[in-house]
Amino acid sequence: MSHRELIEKAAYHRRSQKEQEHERRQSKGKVLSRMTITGFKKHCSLTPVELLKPTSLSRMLVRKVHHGHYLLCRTITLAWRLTAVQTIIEDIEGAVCDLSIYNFPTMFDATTKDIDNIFPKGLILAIREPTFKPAAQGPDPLIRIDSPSDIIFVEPNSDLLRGITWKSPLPIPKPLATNSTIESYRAEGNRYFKDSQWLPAAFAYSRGLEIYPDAAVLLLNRAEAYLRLQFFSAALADARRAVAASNIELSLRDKALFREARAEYGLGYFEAAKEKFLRWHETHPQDKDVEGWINRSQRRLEEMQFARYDWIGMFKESQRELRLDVADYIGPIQVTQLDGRGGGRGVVATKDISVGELLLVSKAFVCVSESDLSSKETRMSVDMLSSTLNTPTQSATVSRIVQKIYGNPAFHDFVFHLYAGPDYDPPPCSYPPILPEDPIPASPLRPNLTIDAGRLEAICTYNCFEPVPLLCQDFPPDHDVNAVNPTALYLLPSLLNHSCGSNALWTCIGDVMIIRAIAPISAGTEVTLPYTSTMSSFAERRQKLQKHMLSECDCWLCEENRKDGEEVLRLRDSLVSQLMGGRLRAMPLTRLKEFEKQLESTYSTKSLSLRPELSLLHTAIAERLSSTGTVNAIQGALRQYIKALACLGFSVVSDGQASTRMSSSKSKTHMTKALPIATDRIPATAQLPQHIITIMLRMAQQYLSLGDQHNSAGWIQAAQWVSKTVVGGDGQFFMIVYSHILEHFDLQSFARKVLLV
Ligand SMILES: C[S@@+](CC[C@H](N)C(=O)[O-])C[C@H]1O[C@@H](n2cnc3c(N)ncnc32)[C@H](O)[C@@H]1O
Repeated sequence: MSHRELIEKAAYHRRSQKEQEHERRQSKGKVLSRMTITGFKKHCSLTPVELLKPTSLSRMLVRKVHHGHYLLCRTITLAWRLTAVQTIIEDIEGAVCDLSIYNFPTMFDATTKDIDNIFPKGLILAIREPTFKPAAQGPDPLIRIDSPSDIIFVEPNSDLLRGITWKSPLPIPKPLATNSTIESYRAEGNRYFKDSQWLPAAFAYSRGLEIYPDAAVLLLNRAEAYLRLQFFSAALADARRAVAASNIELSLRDKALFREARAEYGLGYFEAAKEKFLRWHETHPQDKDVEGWINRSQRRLEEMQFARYDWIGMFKESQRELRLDVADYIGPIQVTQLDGRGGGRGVVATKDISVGELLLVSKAFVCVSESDLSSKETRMSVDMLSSTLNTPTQSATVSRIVQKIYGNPAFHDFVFHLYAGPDYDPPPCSYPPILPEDPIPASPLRPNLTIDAGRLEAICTYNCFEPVPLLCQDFPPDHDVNAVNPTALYLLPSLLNHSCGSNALWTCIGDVMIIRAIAPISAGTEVTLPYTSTMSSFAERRQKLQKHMLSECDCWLCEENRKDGEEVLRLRDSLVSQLMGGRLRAMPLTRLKEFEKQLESTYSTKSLSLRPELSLLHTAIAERLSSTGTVNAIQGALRQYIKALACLGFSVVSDGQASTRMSSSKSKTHMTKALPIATDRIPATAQLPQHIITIMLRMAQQYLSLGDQHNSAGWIQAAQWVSKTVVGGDGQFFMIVYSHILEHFDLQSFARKVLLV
C-alpha cells in the first residue's frame, strides 16, 4: 500500500472506532467479536537498545526477527485499536508500514482518547529487534510487537536521535521541548492525573525525570500515579528515591513515607508497611485514614502468620467484589524437586497432615471475570498449545499479567519461573524465587525488564485456573448457559501436580484460593489437586488432561476406570449423553429406573470407586420420589440420596441409627459426633461443595417432613462438616453461605438450632 493509502486506512479505522464509542455511550451498537491466535513463540528482545544497531524498513526482510537491530520510527497517524493497538509508522528514510502493538499496559480496552494519550501522532519510537511479518489480511507486511518491553519511547534529547536526519520533516515534538521546567512536566502530569489517566501522567512525570532525575516532586507524583495503577514496586522505588534526594522538603518527605507504606502494603510487605503507617500516625494523630491502614496491615500479618482469616467477612465482601484484600498463608507444605513431572517440581507435606487442615491460602496474581470485560466486545483466542478455544476471560489474562509485571518488575520471576510446557526451557528447580531486596525502578519510557509474551501465554495455558467463587446465589441456581467462568493465575498453587483422586482440594472465596487436605497426608507425601472436575466422566477428564500429557493419568481413579474397559466406558458415555440436556427432568420414573440399572451395570467395581454419572441419576430419581410426598416415596428417595452420596465417594455409615455413630475406614475406626458419614477423608467430588451440601440438606428436609429431627440434624451437621472441611468457617459461615438453600428447604430455623445454639 502506498503512503496515502495507509493514511486513508488509518483514518477509516479511527472513524469506525470513534463511531463505535459514540454508539456505546448511547448504549447502542452491535457486539464486536475479535479472534486471535495464541500459544506460538514470539520474540522479545533481551538486548539493551544501546547495544543494538539501527536498521530501516528497506533493509528488513519479511518473516524475520531482526536480531541485533532496532528500528527508529515515528507514528504518522492517530492510532486505533483492534485486538492490538494499531498505527502507521515511518522510518527515517520515509518508508511507511503498519505497526501492531499487543499487550501494552492499560490498552486492552482503551478508547481513542486513552490511546492518543500514550501513542499520539508524531511519537518517536525505537523498536528493539523488530519482527517483520505478513499481515493476516492484505498484502503488506507489518511490524508486530508482543512484548511492551521491546518499545523505547524516544525523547527529543535522546542519544538515539543524535546525528539523525529524517527524510520527511518532523512535526513539533509532542513531548515537551527539552528546555521545559520541572514545574511544566509536573503540570502536564497533573492534568492527566486529574483526569484519572494514570499511565499518561506517569509518562509525563517520567519525561521530566529524564532531564531532572532527582526531582523529588516528579518522583513522588509518579509514585502516586503508579499506586493508582497498582504498580507497587515501581511506586516503592520512586518513593524511596525521593526520600534519598538531598534537600527534600519535610512535607515531601512525609508524603514519601506514606506512599512508601502503601506500596509496601500492595507488595505484601505488611510488617514494613505497618511500621511506616505507625510512624506517620505519630506525626499526624488526627488522620483517621491511617488508622484504617494500620488495622489492615495488622490483619494481614495475622492471616499470613497464623491463618487467622475472617471467613464470614471475606465471603460477604466477595459478594460485592471479586478481588479481596487478603494476605497469603503457607501451611505445612513445601516445593520440592519431583522427577517425572513436567517442570520437575511438586509440593510435599512437611508434617503429618489431617483431613480439613489448611495448606495454602493464595490470592490470585491476576483474576479476570466476565464483569471486567466490555459487554460490547467479545475476544476469543485459539490456543495452539492446547488446541482449544480460549474463553474471553482466558483471552484477557495475558495482557493483565503483562501489565502487572510491567509495573512490578519484582514479580517477574514469580510468574516466569512457573512451568511453561515442553517447548520451553525447564523452570528452575526451586520455587518461589527470592524477592529482590531493593525495589526495581521502572520508567514507561524505557522498560528495564523483559516480558516474553510467548512464554507467558504458555505459562497461562499450563497454569491458569477457573476459580468459580462461592456464591450466595438463588436456589435452585438460575444457570446462565452463556456465563463465562473467571480465569486466574495463582503462583504457589501452580506448583501442585494433578491427581483425579487427589488428597487436597481447592475452592475460592472471591479471587482467594483455599487449599485444604481431604485425606490424611503423611510427612513427605506429595500433595495433589484435581486439574479437572471429578464430577466429569473418565472420557471428559482424559480429554481435559491431554494438554498436560496426562491422558494416561496413573491415579487410582483412572486405573479403576480403565479396568472397566473401552467398550463399557463408551456405553456409559452414550447412556449419559441420552440423559443430559434437561432430559432427566422430563423422563418418567420407570424410564429413569431402567437407565439406573443399565448405568449401574457399566461399573465393574461397585464398592470404592466414584461414579459421578450414576449419582446424577440417583439424585434425579430421589427428586422425583420426594415430590410424591408419601411416606414410602420419601423413604425411597432417602435411599436414593444415600446411593447418590456413595457414588460421589462418601461412606454413609449409619443413616437413621443411634446418636453416636461409627465410621470405619480401612486404616482406623473413627468416632464422630453423630455424623452419618465417615469423616476420615472427603472425596474429591466435593470440589464444588454446593452440589453435595444440597443433597445433604435435601435429606435433612425429608427427614424433618417424616418428623425425624434426629436424622435431620445429623445431615445438617454433615453438610456443615463438608463445608468446614473443604472451605473453612464455622456454623455461622455455613448459615450465611448456604442461606438460599436452607431457605428453599425451609430449614433455616431448625439449622440455626442445630448449628448455632
Ligand atoms: C501447573 S504445572 C504443575 C507444577 C509443575 N510440575 C512444575 O514443576 O512447575 C502442570 C504441569 O505439571 C505436570 N504434571 C502435573 N501433574 C502431573 C502428574 N500427575 N504426572 C506427571 N506430570 C504432572 C504436567 O506437565 C503439567 O502440565
